[in-house]
Amino acid sequence: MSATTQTTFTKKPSRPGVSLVTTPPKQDSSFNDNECLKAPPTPICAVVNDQIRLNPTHAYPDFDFASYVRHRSYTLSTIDFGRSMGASFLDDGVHDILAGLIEELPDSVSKAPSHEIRDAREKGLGMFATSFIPPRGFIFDEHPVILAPYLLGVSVPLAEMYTELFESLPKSAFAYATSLATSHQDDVRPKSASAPPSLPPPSFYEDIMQTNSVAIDLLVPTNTPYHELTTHRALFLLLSRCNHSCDPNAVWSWDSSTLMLTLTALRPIAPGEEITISYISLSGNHAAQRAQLKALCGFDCTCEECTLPSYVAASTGSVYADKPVEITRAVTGAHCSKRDDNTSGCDLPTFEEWYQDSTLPDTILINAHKNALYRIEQERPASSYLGVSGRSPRSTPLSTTAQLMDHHVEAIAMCYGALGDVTNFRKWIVIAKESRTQHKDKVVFSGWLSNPSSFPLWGKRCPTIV
Ligand SMILES: C[S@@+](CC[C@H](N)C(=O)[O-])C[C@H]1O[C@@H](n2cnc3c(N)ncnc32)[C@H](O)[C@@H]1O
Repeated sequence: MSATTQTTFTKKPSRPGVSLVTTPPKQDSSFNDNECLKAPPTPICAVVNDQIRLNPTHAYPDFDFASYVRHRSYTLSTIDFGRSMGASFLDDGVHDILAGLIEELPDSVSKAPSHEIRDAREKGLGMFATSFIPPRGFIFDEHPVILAPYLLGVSVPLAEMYTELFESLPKSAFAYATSLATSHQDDVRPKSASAPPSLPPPSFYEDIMQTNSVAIDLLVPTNTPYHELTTHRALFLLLSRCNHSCDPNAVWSWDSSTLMLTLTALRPIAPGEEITISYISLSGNHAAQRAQLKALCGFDCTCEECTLPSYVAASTGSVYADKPVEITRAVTGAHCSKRDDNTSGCDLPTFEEWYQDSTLPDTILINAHKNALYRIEQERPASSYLGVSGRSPRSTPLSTTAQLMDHHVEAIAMCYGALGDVTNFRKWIVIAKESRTQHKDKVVFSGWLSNPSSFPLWGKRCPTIV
């Protein structure tokens, strides 16, 4: 393996401010250490060879890790994209291609943001829409702040490489990158029987990368005997604030010729709605997906889909109907309403009283109606369980039950509408719409779904006085 070198990628002089500058690693860096010349231990080679050869995304069926490591030579660089800065640690061949690419990059301008970063409760921070985003609408685009190989020769310690990379970022990018979420896990790297028993815990910078980076492809010369993998790791500052959802409303794409990631809407996103992506492939069953998220990303998903009460999941025909009934915990112990058949015994305000009275808790009616739904669901014989929309027209008790459920579902949707809670309003309107049989009713509900603020009582509820 040859030593690492340092350069700067520089865009053509006619376009000042966009460049790739290679920087020398620190004096005490181990990149040029004699260790670098050592071949990786055979068991490690065997594991890595299997992982790369058998993974079709790498398209490298004759990959040989020992030769790969021996033939690597990396360059550490800072990248000035003009509107943002980054740092890269790349195989020399890839680095050279990138240098050429960056010279030719068209000038890109930042567009007015349609989003903000704010608290997303138990998920930490999240990204929220600040204006309406149509389906397939542009949300943002950005260049990476860190670019690194997907697979590094064992001779270059990951922790050292990431330290070099992060610490070569300009101050503002460094400050933002180091404020990103970490998962504080001991080790989320995939384990295998033949892997060394205990890998050291990830460094702070590695943790940031493990928690936030995504896999992207770079243009790699594949006509060399021990060429670099096309897949690389990239860190993006905006994308890193997007939380996962099992029913995401946005998706990112990567353009290796412009080195730009773009986030677009999968469906209409209303102002105030959280912008979410999926961290994994959503083709499997929900339990398997949750397990995969836990194994790969280290968290228990608390997205809207994963916290839906079971009757909601059943009524939407969602793949998440396999969730255990205990998720209805959210509605147990809630208040009930004397105005509803199934909610006698408690003194609750009407909807009109509630939305005009700021001294009442925001959730008082929502909880009451959810509680009522929960009790109806519990009281129905198991054999009659048909879900909210799957009722039998010939059975009087069932259809009465269904009407009651519709009433509660619509009341919950109205409350969320009055609170201006886009995500929950949509969730409950979807269910309410399903049980309406009249076409004209469905049209009205569809209108509210695509533009929640057209709901007549949208945001009418006065804020609670605490
Ligand atoms: C890429 S970051 C997303 C932004 C992050 N919430 C923040 O505060 O910067 C990934 C981390 O966010 C949290 N997270 C993202 N989606 C989540 C979800 N659906 N349920 C629970 N936690 C989630 C997890 O802690 C995860 O490790």
